[in-house]
Amino acid sequence: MHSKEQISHDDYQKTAEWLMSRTKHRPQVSIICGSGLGRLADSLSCRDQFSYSEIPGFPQSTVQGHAGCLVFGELKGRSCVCMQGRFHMYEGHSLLKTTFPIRVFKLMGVQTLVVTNAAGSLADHLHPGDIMIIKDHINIPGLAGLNPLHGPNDDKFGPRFPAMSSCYDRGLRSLALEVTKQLDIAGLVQEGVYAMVGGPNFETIAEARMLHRLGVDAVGMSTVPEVVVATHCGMQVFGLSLITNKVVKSYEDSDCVNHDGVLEVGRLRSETVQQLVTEVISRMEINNNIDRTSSAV
Ligand SMILES: O=P(O)(O)O[C@H]1O[C@H](CO)[C@@H](O)[C@H]1O
Ligand SMILES: Nc1nc2[nH]cnc2c(=O)[nH]1
Repeated sequence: MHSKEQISHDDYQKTAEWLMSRTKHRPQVSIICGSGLGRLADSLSCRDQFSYSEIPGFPQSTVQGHAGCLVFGELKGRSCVCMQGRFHMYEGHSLLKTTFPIRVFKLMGVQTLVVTNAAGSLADHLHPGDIMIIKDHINIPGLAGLNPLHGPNDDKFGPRFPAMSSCYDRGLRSLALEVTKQLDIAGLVQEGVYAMVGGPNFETIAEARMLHRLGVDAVGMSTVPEVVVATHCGMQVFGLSLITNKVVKSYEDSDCVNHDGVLEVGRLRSETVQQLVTEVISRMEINNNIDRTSSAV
């Protein structure tokens, strides 16, 4: 359970330098596209793009709906890097590997992480097609001892015992709620609590009922390790769940979730998610005096 895998500061640095020597972009914001949401990268202009297979140290995406491409570009004048495809623990990657890109981004000068995901709703008020702004999370693998920060702490990135009580930036959450009014999508959007489970199977009814009683609004198999590592190294985080299905909580219910259905809702709503993310990024405050690679952490 406790992996002995280590990734050195030099390994992250080499990848950051490899990327920075191949693109002129110096991203301030990184975006991770959830299942079916890869088209978020389409809104970037002046793109430079790399397949994960050519980037030193990057794991490979194996999940349908996660293209495996890193795209640099401009979003309304903001320099961004967008992961078309994320890494999940259930693919067999260690948690350290699933979060490898986050520390690379930190070394490249990224200050803000925007995470998106597809998730199942446990809350009666969240329906397929709705968007949940993540207010907080429950790290179920983390509570059971699976955490990307396990092992020796790299003090250059952050402290041994990082606080997680305010990891989803309050200012960005209120900005997003403001933006939803202007985009006239406020009726689709609510704040809520996301829980990560290990997957790859979807929940049993007993598990769904347990999560519901614990106060979970939406459940998925990603995001939390990325947020933990980003928070540890001092990044600001904004998170969105696209609700793709209702999690079955009743033995009388014959509905059955599947990944194709998840991807389909992603495709149907990707434009709305794209608009929301674009507006939030274009209006967020950015500190432009950032050192990159060697002195970024
Ligand atoms: O969290 P993302 O990557 O959006 O994907 C979600 O959708 C997949 C299941 O359909 C799982 O990977 C789950 O985590
Ligand atoms: N665990 C989990 N992940 C999801 N991703 C999209 N929908 C779901 C779901 O219902 N459960």
